Amino acid sequence: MSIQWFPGHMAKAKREAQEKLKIIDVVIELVDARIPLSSRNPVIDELAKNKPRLMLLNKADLADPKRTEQWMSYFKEKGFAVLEINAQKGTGVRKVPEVVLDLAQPLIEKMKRKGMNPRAVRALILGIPNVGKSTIINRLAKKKIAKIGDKPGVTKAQQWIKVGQEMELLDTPGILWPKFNDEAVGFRLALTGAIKEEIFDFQETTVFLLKFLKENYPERLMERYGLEDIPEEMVQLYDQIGRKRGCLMGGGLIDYDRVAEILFREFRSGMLGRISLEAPN
Ligand SMILES: Nc1nc2c(ncn2[C@@H]2O[C@H](COP(=O)(O)OP(=O)(O)OP(=O)(O)O)[C@@H](O)[C@H]2O)c(=O)[nH]1
Repeated sequence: MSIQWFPGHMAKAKREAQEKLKIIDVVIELVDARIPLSSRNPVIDELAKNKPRLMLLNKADLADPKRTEQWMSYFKEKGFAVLEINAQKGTGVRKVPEVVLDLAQPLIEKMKRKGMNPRAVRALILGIPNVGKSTIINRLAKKKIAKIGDKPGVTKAQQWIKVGQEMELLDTPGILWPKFNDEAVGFRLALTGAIKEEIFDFQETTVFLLKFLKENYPERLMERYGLEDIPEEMVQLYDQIGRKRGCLMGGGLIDYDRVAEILFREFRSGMLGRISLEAPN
């Protein structure tokens, strides 16, 4: 996803999601379990109001299990059905159709009362770029659905994917833009790969990460970089990691760019363990 989000794109995305939602019974929202709020777009609350909703905390394999549990309770209290999943491996995905059908039960009952033959329940996946929408659609479809990019002038008919006997899923997800209202949100989106590298300041993002790890997961830093303690000053922490990893320039000076690259890469690839960058409240 290389789109840069300008007001025009946002309005278009909202309109498209709105259009899709007209024919939808249950809304499935996909967020990144490491940053469930930063990877949501609040516009969805307005778009999907009055519809039963399932919240999927995806990439749960990368998130801190303790935090994920807290987030599950958080969203349940807000009236969502919630599942934690790993769309890549398929963990938890089996439960999705079950929960969707449960959520649609009142609708099915209503159809029956009206003497109608209940049709399949229609669901749509909605989320910001890179949260795993295509991955889960392919999982639920049990085959690879080709990605259809934007092709001007080509209108694609709505395609439904059958998921079991009683559920149908729209084959293209609804894409919403990430939030840009707060610097910390931007850092979290950058660290988890939701926004393109070119549009964030690499050094600032890494400082944010290191500060966060220092406060929330100091033992992971100590373990990964062989530190005996965590120094008070950030610059000393950079120095210690740099020295341990041999990131030196001439004259024994620490190469901070290399330290930042190591931290960023090792966080992204899960080498620092399962880490959530956000906690409820
Ligand atoms: N570790 C992990 N990676 C995942 C999971 N789900 C998806 N991914 C990876 O996340 C990346 C993005 O997945 P996509 O399915 O392309 O995401 P998308 O939301 O369709 O992205 P856009 O097309 O940009 O809107 C891919 O590299 C996936 O392999 C998961 O549960 N765990």
